[in-house]
Amino acid sequence: MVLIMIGINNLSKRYNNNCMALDDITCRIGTGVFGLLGENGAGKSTLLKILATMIEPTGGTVTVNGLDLCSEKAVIRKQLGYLPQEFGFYARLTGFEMLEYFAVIKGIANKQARKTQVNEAMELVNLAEVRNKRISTYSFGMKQRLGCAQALLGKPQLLIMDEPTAGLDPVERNNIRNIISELGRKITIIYSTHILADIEACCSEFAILRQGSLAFKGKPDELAKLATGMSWQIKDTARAKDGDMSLMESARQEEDE
Ligand SMILES: Nc1ncnc2c1ncn2[C@@H]1O[C@H](COP(=O)(O)OP(=O)(O)OP(=O)(O)O)[C@@H](O)[C@H]1O
Repeated sequence: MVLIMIGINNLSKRYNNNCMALDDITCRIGTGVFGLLGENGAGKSTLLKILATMIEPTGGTVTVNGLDLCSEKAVIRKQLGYLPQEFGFYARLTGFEMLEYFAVIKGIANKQARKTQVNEAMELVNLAEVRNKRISTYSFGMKQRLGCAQALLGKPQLLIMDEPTAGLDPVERNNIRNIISELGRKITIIYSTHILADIEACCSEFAILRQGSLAFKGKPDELAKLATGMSWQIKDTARAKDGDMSLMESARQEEDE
């Protein structure tokens, strides 16, 4: 495993509409699986887009193994795989054809190398059997796994995934968690979720973002210790089973009333 060390220093992002999506975030992220937890609008996607070099911060710096993210984009991109929150496919292509197309875009010029990498990626996300079926026949969960496979092309050392389990049923969510845990033995993964159980299942460490600020960073059991002696009343028990963070807001509001 190649060691990855990400340094985030006083990072801020203010969008053109004046929305302060990230406000003075400082933290270190090391090798392993790192989770980013937070309610809708907390700033998770913004942070991941910055780490994936898709957008630039308005303040602060990020380094990856000592290299500045903004000035060394090209070098850092070579080590990066990114699964955005919204991901488009050509439904008429087969899974294999779609990934081959992405492999070309990623600059894997050699045809045999492309084929090998696409097959390996499809194997890893358990889509090998349907590699020659059109994407229009894939379920939502299978498309999400295809998105993961796309992010693995080019053999990245750092994989950034934005809500890879969003909208999935429990079986598919489990599939993605298994893929993340398995990959996390070999490469560094940073992924966002608003589901606490995702964090417990896969992450060695995680951070909670709240309204653009860092509310917590540590290991899952450290958060559990912090919560000892506190109680929450959550009415939507179906969603609560998985620790959906969006419920915390309503619980807090109820306490405030
Ligand atoms: N392109 C943009 N222009 C203006 N404001 C934006 C833009 N993208 C995001 N925001 C705002 O920045 C804040 C953080 O959004 P972000 O998408 O990073 O949160 P998130 O935690 O990923 O939310 P979700 O879980 O809903 O995806 C929100 O208030 C959002 O409305």
